[in-house]
Amino acid sequence: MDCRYLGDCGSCVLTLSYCEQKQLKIAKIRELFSKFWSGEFEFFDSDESGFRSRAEFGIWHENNDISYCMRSQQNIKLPIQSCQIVDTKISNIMPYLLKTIKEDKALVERLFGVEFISSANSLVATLLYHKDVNSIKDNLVNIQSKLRIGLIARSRGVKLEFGDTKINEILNINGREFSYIMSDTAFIQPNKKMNEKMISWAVNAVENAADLIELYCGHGNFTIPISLKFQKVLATEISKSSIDMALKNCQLNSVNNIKFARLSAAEIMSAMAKEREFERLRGVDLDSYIFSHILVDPPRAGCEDSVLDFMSKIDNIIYISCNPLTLQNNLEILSQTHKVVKFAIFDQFVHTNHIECGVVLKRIK
Ligand SMILES: C[S@@+](CC[C@H](N)C(=O)[O-])C[C@H]1O[C@@H](n2cnc3c(N)ncnc32)[C@H](O)[C@@H]1O
Repeated sequence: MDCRYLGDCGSCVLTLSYCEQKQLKIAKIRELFSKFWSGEFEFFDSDESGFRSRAEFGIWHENNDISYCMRSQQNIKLPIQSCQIVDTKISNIMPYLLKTIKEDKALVERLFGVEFISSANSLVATLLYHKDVNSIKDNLVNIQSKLRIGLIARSRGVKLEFGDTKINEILNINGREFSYIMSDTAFIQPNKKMNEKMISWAVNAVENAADLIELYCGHGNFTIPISLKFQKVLATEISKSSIDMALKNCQLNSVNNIKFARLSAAEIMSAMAKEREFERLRGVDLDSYIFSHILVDPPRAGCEDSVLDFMSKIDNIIYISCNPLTLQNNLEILSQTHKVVKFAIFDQFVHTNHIECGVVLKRIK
């Protein structure tokens, strides 16, 4: 990638060629996980540019002018004119959005950030303000009519929406299309093509399926396609907006063997251990499930002890991780009962040191 900010920008820090980045990442993972896996790593390549379908930028104010900005590697503000890792929809709208904002002083004042989310059928921009956005409501109506994209404006405790702000995505999983709607405030995988590869990989890893339990399920990103392999699925997640979307996504895809419940990982573990009952699990007979598989895709902190203890009793584990260090810690525990049978590296975050992994484990004790 020949981006002029590469190496300065705090987002893209790796200046190596793609082939060198790939070798570096495989070497890092091989070293960290040599105790658990000596086989080949499946490496899933990403596009080198235009791969991000969500992005956040700061706004730099100088001499009555504004530009987008990022944090530099030295943690100072770096004004930027363009970004090469965002997808075409976002890179096309970026200059036009800024130009249109600049035509209205009220829209410029106290604007401190812009977020973009693009998907198959939509593009939504969120303007972040250090002033009550109700005071510029008419200005926002006006700019939305020019931009013709979904526009959200936020300030402390206030959210205003203009135009169509629904985020509709279509993912191709092993040749079949799945439709999703997603919330702008909840977790969304940032690299669409890599997301399709991860889900397809997880679906293909399922053998001898009965029922599935999934924790940290988000809006059903993995849940909906993988549910076709199982008789019944129980999927939980802490975020209310994600669970609301997950329920809609079941309907959108005519899937009816999944029970979604808004529960933290600790809560579903205490429900499974019969320590607590939850109104949010009303109508769900936990004893009716025969879990052959567990799927987890936790936040960077990895899985907590109660989850690891539960996982150790399930025959098949599919673990998607965005943090190799917590994955390594968790495998220290899980390797007492399970062995790794597949290990994949998904290059979600090209030009960065972040590495996403997928591990399949089978119970040996
Ligand atoms: C890496 S994201 C994965 C989401 C989903 N699998 C996907 O692919 O879109 C992690 C998810 O865990 C959820 N989460 C964070 N802490 C949690 C907790 N303690 N219990 C349950 N879910 C949690 C977040 O809301 C987020 O949706």
